Amino acid sequence: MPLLDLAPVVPVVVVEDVDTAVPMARALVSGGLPVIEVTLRTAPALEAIRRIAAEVPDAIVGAGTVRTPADVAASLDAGAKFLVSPGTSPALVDAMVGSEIPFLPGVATATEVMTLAERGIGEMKFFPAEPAGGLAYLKALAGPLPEVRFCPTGGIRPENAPAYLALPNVGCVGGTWLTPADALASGDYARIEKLAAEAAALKP
Ligand SMILES: O=C(O)C(=O)C[C@H](O)[C@H](O)COP(=O)(O)O
Repeated sequence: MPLLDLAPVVPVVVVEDVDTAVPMARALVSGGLPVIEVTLRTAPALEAIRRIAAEVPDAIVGAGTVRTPADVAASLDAGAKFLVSPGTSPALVDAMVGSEIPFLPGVATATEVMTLAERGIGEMKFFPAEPAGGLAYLKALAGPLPEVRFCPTGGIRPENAPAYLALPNVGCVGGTWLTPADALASGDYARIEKLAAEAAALKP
């Protein structure tokens, strides 16, 4: 099944303490969100991916903030099941294609979408969704480029997620709201599970 169709919401998580990774992933899966993007923004990120991949079999854990071919290699080595980037460069796209796992390259313009579509890539991250034009921009892209589907991320919240999910060229949305830093710091996994359950219910 295409990556965009596995869950309506992809939690984008920033792991500061690696010991939170496994209980956090379990809470997200229990809430109904098995696809988890761990951003490579923090030092423990790769170890977090490694632990989730090893210890939470029902999670589909991937790497976010993938910026370079070296990030692709490190993510694969950690056991990432998919890759997400905030933007694209030719070298990064080559490495993502070569990874042989699903990936969502970041785009924000029609030209970027067309450049990737030319290579047969049909699933992308629309980032930063709200600042880059939001719903109106995605609706406009569906006219000339109806076959390309997106995971909008950046400024998505429970309030605006349903409108994005209703667009025919949106498969899922991503966001950080599922794993608030204070909930992770205090070990409040029940709150994370509740946020995940609410998000999982956003699209049948
Ligand atoms: O780290 C990355 O790879 C990113 O591309 C950035 C994240 O997707 C956004 O930071 C989402 O953040 P929120 O707007 O809080 O949901």
